[in-house]
Amino acid sequence: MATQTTGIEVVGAIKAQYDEILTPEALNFIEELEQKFGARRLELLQYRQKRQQEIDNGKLPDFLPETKHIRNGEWTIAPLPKDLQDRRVEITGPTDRKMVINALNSGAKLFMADFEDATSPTWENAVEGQINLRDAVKRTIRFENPNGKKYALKEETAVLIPRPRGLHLEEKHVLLDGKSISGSFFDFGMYFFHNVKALLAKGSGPYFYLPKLESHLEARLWNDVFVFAQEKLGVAQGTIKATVLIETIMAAFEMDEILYELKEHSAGLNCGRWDYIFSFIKKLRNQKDVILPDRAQVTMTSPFMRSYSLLTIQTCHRRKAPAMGGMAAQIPVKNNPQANEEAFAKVLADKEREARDGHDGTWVAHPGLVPVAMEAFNREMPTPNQIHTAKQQKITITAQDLLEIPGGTITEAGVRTNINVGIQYVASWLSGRGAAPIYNLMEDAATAEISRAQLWQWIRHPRGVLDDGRKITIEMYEQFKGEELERIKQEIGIQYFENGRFDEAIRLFDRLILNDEFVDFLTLPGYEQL
Ligand SMILES: CC(=O)SCCNC(=O)CCNC(=O)[C@H](O)C(C)(C)COP(=O)(O)OP(=O)(O)OC[C@H]1O[C@@H](n2cnc3c(N)ncnc32)[C@H](O)[C@@H]1OP(=O)(O)O
Ligand SMILES: O=CC(=O)O
Ligand SMILES: [Mg+2]
Repeated sequence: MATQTTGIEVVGAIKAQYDEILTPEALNFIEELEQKFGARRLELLQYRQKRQQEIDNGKLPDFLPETKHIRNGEWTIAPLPKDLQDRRVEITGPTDRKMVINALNSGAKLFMADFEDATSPTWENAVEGQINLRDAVKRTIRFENPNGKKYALKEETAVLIPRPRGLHLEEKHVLLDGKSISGSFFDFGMYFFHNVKALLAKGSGPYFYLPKLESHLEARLWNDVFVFAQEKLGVAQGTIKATVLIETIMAAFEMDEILYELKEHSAGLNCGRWDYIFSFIKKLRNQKDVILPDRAQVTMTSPFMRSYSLLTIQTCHRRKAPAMGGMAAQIPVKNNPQANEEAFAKVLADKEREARDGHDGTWVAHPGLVPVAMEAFNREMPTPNQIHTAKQQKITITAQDLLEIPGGTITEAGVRTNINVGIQYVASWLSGRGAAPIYNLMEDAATAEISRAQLWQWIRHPRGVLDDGRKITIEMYEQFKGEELERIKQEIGIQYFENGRFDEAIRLFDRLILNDEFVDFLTLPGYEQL
């Protein structure tokens, strides 16, 4: 049944407890957000297209001349609240009820509760995620699994920091004047509306991660949303604190400006490495000399990735802001101690490098990896953070450094992995699971974007050639796809395959790869099928 309030209409199913989130007051708040800021969101999405056209016409991303005074000026962000000063290990994960409890109990300092890369934005996930987070804030959250195992919060839990959907995503189950509203405003608005008072009462605050920003103008939009939301709910200005993910190549050139726009509301920046690689491929896909090797060969030690990480540290610390590291994709490997040891060693090395470089904390994808990251940061970072150290203040990172193309090869195995993992991930996403363990790696929307963007580009780029000299073509894609699907069937079993929305996943994946027009985000056509 649809719930009707003035102007705003819920067309999604109303299941148990949904009315506790979709209250008339909360919906009115969302309606105001959409009315005030919806048009600007759409304009900013248009501006992304304009900048893509400019790149295609040869104007490569660069530091903006018109904001030089911000980069050269001396200013800092507002002081950080106490519970955001030591962020050495943050766990991330979807807003699934059991996982919320596990993440909060994991021993990590913070929990990034994800409505973005790790969540398939079904209506159920969008609303039940809000129920789960509300219960987590109230500390009433409980869960019992089918075997009778009971879950509840420990005395000491991680600080909560939800990540709303990116500005490109809409929530089609809530309409304003018959049109879908912004998924970002729904996720942010509902969490803020229902929890701000309880968070402040317990000495924490409304903290957010902001994903996939492409310019400081988008940061300005978020800042204006925060100012409005705080005023509306009678909360002191500057209470909201947001950490912006630098996960697009465009945003890497506007780090100072993004911190500046959010100055009173900033809690620093984070290196969203997977989307960053995706964005690099997407934005530069039509450049004749830009092509990346196999996904596995693009790492944080590739020169362009290292430059981006070091520039993030330098920029943040100059502005007294935290510079968070990113996600190593390895997760614990079951029933194979040697592979498990190797995975842990890779995560440890990644976290040690981040801590030594000067990052103030990092992300892990799994509770089993919290002690690994903790060990690295405890050893390398004896203080709560490294904001006041001079690490990286003397380096100079240029536009050329950020745009340097890494060497390496494209292999048949790399092409096959992109097809195999990409299709398996899309099938998982369509089934409502936005993060999945595939071949012992964490896969989410960002990693899947890399897989399909590489395939699209390799097929069309003159240098999309395997290390053995074969050109990557649609015919090759079709052949490998058939073979990889057989392999998947063998591995997961025919029954799971048939129940797994694989047919739809293949159709969607084909659309992403075979259409000459590059689809901006796989989640856009994907959402039509949810
Ligand atoms: C590019 C980016 O944006 S990175 C950030 C977005 N991505 C993510 O957040 C991914 C987070 N990670 C995950 O979702 C999961 O770890 C997965 C899907 C990769 C693997 O999950 P599983 O297959 O369930 O792992 P596994 O079986 O080893 O889990 C063991 C236990 O740990 C729990 N667990 C695993 N990962 C997490 C997590 N991130 N948060 C909370 N609990 C977790 C499981 O729920 C399970 O709990 P149980 O024993 O009580 O049943
Ligand atoms: O959101 C994180 C990323 O790596 O992408
Ligand atoms: Mg991301």
